[in-house]
Amino acid sequence: MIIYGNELAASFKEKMKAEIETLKKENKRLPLLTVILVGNNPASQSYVRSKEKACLSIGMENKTIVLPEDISQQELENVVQQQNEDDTVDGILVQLPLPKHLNEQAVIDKISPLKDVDGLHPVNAGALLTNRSGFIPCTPKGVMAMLESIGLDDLSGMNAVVLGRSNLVGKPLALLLQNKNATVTIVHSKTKDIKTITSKADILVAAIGQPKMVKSDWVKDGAVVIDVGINRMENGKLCGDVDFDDVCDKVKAISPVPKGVGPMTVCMLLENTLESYHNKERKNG
Ligand SMILES: Nc1nc(=O)c2c([nH]1)NC[C@@H]1CN(c3ccc(C(=O)N[C@@H](CCC(=O)O)C(=O)O)cc3)C=[N+]21
Repeated sequence: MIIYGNELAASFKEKMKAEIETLKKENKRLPLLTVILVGNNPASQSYVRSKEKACLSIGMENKTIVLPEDISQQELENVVQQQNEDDTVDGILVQLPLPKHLNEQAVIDKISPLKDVDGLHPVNAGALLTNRSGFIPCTPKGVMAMLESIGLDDLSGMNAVVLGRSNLVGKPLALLLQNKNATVTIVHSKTKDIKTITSKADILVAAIGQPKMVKSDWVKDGAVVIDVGINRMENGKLCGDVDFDDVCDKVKAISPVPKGVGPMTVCMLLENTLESYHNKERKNG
């Protein structure tokens, strides 16, 4: 079975679209996502455009703030602060990576945790760690939704292996899988004999950034494989961290690249922004 994230994302978006249409009919304020893009990295520009398109497709308001490559740390933090203080803004996303002279973590720390729809602020990371409510990073949240979509909700007794330990994906995903009762192992670039570990995985999530690294002898028969990798090959095409053609006959389910996790990431960004909107509206009564 192939888990198409683009199709799942489309069904999530239909629901959100209907919800926003209701808000419109009731003349309510609409949810608004601000995306901050620094410089002119073509890949970042293309990601930002896909986020704008996604907002538009469900009727969510969106605003992209494009800033010069050579902006200072202070100026960028000031822009973030303005968005924090703007009551019409529900979500703030600072497109990563930032130019090298800027301190990424310091910028993220400036985003109000209540508007941090990327789930990267330490308050949200800590909330996930300690089972409190907060924003869950979009890619891990998308992966969990994909597992749920094939009936994997309670993961009791299952071995889950996460390839990669980034703050953005590997670490939060390991926590989310544990919360669903999976037995979780994280493997990374310094792990010895990775293959022995991955071949015991009932659920294998690859988020390591190495094109086609996962081959069929890494994978258990009947495993579920989710491919978070987005690698651009020399011919311009995208490929994942999993060698799809090599692995696909051996597995119960696998997500492709493209049309897999990527579209779910954008979809969960919309979901988090809508959640932020509802939190805010509730508070303002
Ligand atoms: N603050 C921040 N938050 C992010 O969530 C974030 C970021 N910075 N920086 C860059 C990465 C990357 N990312 C992707 C989102 C969608 C697709 C996506 O939809 N991909 C399509 C294909 C797109 C294509 O063909 O180029 C797919 O996989 O089918 C990919 C990658 C979000 N990121």
